[in-house]
Amino acid sequence: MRQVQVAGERPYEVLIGAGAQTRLGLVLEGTAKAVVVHAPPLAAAAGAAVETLQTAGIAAEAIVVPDGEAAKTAEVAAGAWEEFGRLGLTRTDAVVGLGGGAVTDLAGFLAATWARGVRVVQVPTSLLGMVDAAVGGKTGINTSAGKNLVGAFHPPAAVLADTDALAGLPDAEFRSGLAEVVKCGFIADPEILRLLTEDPTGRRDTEELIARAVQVKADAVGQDLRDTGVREFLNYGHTLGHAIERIEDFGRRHGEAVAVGMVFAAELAGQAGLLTPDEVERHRTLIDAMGLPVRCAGDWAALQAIMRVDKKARGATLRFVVLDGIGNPTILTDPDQAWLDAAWAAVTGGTA
Ligand SMILES: NC(=O)c1ccc[n+]([C@@H]2O[C@H](COP(=O)([O-])OP(=O)(O)OC[C@H]3O[C@@H](n4cnc5c(N)ncnc54)[C@H](O)[C@@H]3O)[C@@H](O)[C@H]2O)c1
Ligand SMILES: O=C(O)C(=O)C[C@@H](O)[C@H](O)[C@H](O)COP(=O)(O)O
Ligand SMILES: [Zn+2]
Repeated sequence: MRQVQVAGERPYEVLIGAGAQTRLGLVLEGTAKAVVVHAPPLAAAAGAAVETLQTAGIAAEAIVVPDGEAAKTAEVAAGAWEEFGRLGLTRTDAVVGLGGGAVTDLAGFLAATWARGVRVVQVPTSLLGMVDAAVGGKTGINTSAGKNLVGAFHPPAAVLADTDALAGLPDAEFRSGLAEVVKCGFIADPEILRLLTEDPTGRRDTEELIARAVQVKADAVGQDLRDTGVREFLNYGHTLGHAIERIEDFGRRHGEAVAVGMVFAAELAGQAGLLTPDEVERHRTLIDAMGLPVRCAGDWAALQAIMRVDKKARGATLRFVVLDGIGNPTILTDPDQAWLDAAWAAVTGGTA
């Protein structure tokens, strides 16, 4: 079992490996009650989690929420709060978020808000959840104005990334998770880029890639939980990515939107003279080889309007995470309109 320590006010561990979920009883030892939040496809794993907790003497119940992005709504949160009340969940009890990133984002948000904060243990079951969503304490739901616009910083008490869960994960979801892995490679860890270049499926080195991506995330959130400095670099590819998700009504996988967003950000950095044409091309070639999208279509004016309410924006000023060389992220503020248009042309298939 690999372990990554996340620093902060209350440091915690991310356990990565086969069977990690069975540590649930141990990490919540002494807790009176726990509620396992999950979506229908993960009912069997949630049942096993409830059993593990009960064996450890913890009164555990499961509550079911809709699958995928449909879980991240105010209505679903309100329904879950009602359930917590019915179950008599108190401040010394705990929430367990078991599922993909959508469920762990929701479960974290429920834990942050219930009784003004109860512990959450995250049990991510998708690759994306393991390498990103379950780690770092960003929790939240979507609104009609945009992605993750309502939320709280609420770090988990522990993260159990049980790689056995990946056996049931559809290939397209695995690839979506790989987008966040390659993001970590581009912003901080060239070894990730090397491993993915050798095996773009990510299947040969899965555990190594998870541990490396979690380490990149832990390094950033350990220094900057509240996203005012280095943590912003984890948003590489997300400014356009989130706008695409929003404009497509959250119908596209998060990692797929981020993949196009990274190619866009690379093109933008190319326009700004921060990346060489080869480095821009390296993004496109690797992301494409991984089976992720490098192009998209859409209403450019509408996408730009959405990007202006991105959480990184300040006033009406657009801010993008870009690379000043591979592995060296920086913020590009208020880029020239001509650069934005050229980068957009490059991802829509036109020539920049
Ligand atoms: N909080 C953060 O820091 C952070 C970071 C990255 C992404 N996110 C959020 O995470 C969400 C995306 O997460 P995701 O990609 O996991 O999507 P998801 O949660 O929608 O899961 C994708 C699908 O895979 C299924 N699934 C999950 N695990 C499975 C398994 N082991 N076997 C079979 N099916 C399984 C789910 O039920 C769902 O249908 C987005 O809402 C994104 O905004 C948050
Ligand atoms: O943890 C972070 O910080 C990230 O930016 C990681 C992203 O991969 C993730 O999608 C996050 O939810 C985006 O945060 P947001 O603040 O832009 O909603
Ligand atoms: Zn993301």
